[in-house]
Amino acid sequence: MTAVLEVEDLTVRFYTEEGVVTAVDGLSYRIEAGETFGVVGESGAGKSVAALSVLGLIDSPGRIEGGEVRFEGEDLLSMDESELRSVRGDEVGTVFQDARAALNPVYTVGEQIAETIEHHLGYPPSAARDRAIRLLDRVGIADAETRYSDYPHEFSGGMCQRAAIAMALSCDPELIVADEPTTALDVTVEARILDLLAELADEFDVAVQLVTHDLGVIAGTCDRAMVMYAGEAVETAPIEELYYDPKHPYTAGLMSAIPRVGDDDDRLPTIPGTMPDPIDPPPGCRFHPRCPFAEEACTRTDPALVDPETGEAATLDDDRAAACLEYTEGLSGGLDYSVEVAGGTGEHVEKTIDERDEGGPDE
Ligand SMILES: Nc1ncnc2c1ncn2[C@@H]1O[C@H](COP(=O)(O)OP(=O)(O)OP(=O)(O)O)[C@@H](O)[C@H]1O
Ligand code: NI
Repeated sequence: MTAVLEVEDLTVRFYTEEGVVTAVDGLSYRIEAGETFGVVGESGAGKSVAALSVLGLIDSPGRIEGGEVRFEGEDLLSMDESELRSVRGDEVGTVFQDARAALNPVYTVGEQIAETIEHHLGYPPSAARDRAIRLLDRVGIADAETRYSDYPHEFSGGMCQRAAIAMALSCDPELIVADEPTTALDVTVEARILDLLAELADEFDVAVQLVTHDLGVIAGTCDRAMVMYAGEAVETAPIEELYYDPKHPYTAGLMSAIPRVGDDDDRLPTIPGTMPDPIDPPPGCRFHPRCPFAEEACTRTDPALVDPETGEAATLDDDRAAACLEYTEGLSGGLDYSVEVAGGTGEHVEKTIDERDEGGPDE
């Protein structure tokens, strides 16, 4: 396995009138070639700022103040704007929440995709047109040849998002950064677009950094995921492990916000409290004011990201890491939460950390 993206110790701050906002604080993660990597956390966690850093799109008053972002081994942070632009167009595709806004209203959808293909892959116009039509067809636009000549306003929200995915794929990138790509869509369309994204990532062998505030979204789509809180990674894990065996109380809290089979569309209440002020975060563990297991030590020590089995500092290569004192100093009360996961049949599987320590239930 080779990493297509390595982010190491990234720190991004915004110099605002109210004060210095530390949006991303010492963030490290890697994405393997071809894998779908979820980045999840509540609003303000720093997910979008991390994604924009990868794209070289942090503007004033923001500054990348430390760390490295290596794309296929090359440090993006030392590239000039024109080098960055070519990486962005040729090797990294993007899909944002508002796909219609990302499309130019005065050109047809097909022309825009064909233009990108001409520009970045050097195809002659007719071949670019053919490739654009094939892509539109592949992302599920019915009658793609006719639809090629539609303007963005003639496309529905879901179709715009499909077109955006076609655009992102048009140059055969190594990585697609998708920031809340389905948040604006209704639930049924969302599910279809996520399936499509997963399918295409596989077919085109492209890695995806999928940013979402919704743990339910990554569950069916991602290979691994990172949970962010207040600018930091609090947990990284292969998706099944994250889902069935969360190591960080914040992840466990997010879990209880996933709607279950049989629920109404309304999301269950999330974790009480709110994300701390990024200008003046609490001392110690940033999650401690909201954490039901917080102890005195948590107000003093900011827990490092460690391998939860060994307590050793996590490296970029580790698939499993969590930042909670439980795994180093040990909390006297431990982490005693239970996670309920809706099974395929609608049954609820309940487990606790204690059960897991005894070998875990069969799932
Ligand atoms: N241009 C900016 N100027 C000042 N502060 C900013 C700017 N962009 C982001 N921030 C701050 O950085 C922090 C992280 O923001 P970010 O947009 O990355 O959060 P997010 O996890 O993507 O949340 P959401 O789910 O709402 O999109 C927030 O506190 C936000 O207010
Ligand atoms: Ni965001």
